[in-house]
Amino acid sequence: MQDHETPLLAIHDLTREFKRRGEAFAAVDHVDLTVDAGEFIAIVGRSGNGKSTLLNLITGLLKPTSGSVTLDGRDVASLSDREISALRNTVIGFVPQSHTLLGNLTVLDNVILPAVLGGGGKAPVGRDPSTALGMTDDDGSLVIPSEAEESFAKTGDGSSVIPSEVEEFSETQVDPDMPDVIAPMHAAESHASEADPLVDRATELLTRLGVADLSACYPKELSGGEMRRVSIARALMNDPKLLIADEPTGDLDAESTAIVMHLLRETADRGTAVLMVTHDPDALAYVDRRYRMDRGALVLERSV
Ligand SMILES: Nc1ncnc2c1ncn2[C@@H]1O[C@H](COP(=O)(O)OP(=O)(O)OP(=O)(O)O)[C@@H](O)[C@H]1O
Repeated sequence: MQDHETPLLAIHDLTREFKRRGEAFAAVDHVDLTVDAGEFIAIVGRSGNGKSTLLNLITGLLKPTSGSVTLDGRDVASLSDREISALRNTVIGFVPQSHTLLGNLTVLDNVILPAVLGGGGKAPVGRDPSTALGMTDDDGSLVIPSEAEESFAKTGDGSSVIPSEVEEFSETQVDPDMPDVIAPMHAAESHASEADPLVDRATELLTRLGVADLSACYPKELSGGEMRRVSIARALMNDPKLLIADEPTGDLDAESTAIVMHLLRETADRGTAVLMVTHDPDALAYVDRRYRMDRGALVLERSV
């Protein structure tokens, strides 16, 4: 879709207004930004200055008041819900600020899920997580629950921008007292005689993030930092063109922060554009450009 002339992400004169006590204000105010393949960009800024709103506009969860977002050659605001879901599962990898792993799937199956849904491969025999969760439409096509959709299911107007069938898989709606819909499997048993590329890829990502030993665990058994690292593995599973990470080191110690940041840098060096919102000074050492979001305006602070 993208040619050599066109940036992967092109944001032009983008504005999104909300109303506060009847008065309109611009949470994102005439923002311009272009990001090419392989660039690693950080956005910093105080709370309430429009960072999440900007990410929601890029991923199509919010519609702009004016201006445009072009991602991989497509005008995001003009896409249907289904097309946006497909874009989010194939072109974008998203690491949300909140935890959105699916509680009824093991760590390994959470990481594999986007690849199964995105058509990137065939699930190992007996362990297709999408089938187990019934994630198909009436017409048999796949319903795609991306992290972004689970994290930001509502628009600023309070209206839903995602198909209702997707929302029912939000982690917040998983009842912890319900029996698991997938029976727990021991790692050794589930991987025996499997030489599946999806399992291999998921395991490699989990290994690089230092959490492969947790593959057979369920999200409720993990710490916040462990869940964060599994979310990063899941976001990278489909080898996205654009990785968006909202505070990816938010609850990590210094050692885990370095592991995650090395992986994100390496991901950019391999050609994926990485867009990260962060408050973490340690994370900034790894990026190519740093912007500050200040009352909705995006200002370039530092370029390497
Ligand atoms: N749905 C909404 N309706 C009205 N105002 C909103 C809505 N969403 C965000 N805002 C307002 O827009 C502004 C920007 O919010 P946003 O969440 O984008 O900030 P942020 O920089 O991501 O903050 P944080 O770092 O705390 O996540 C804030 O003043 C917020 O109150």
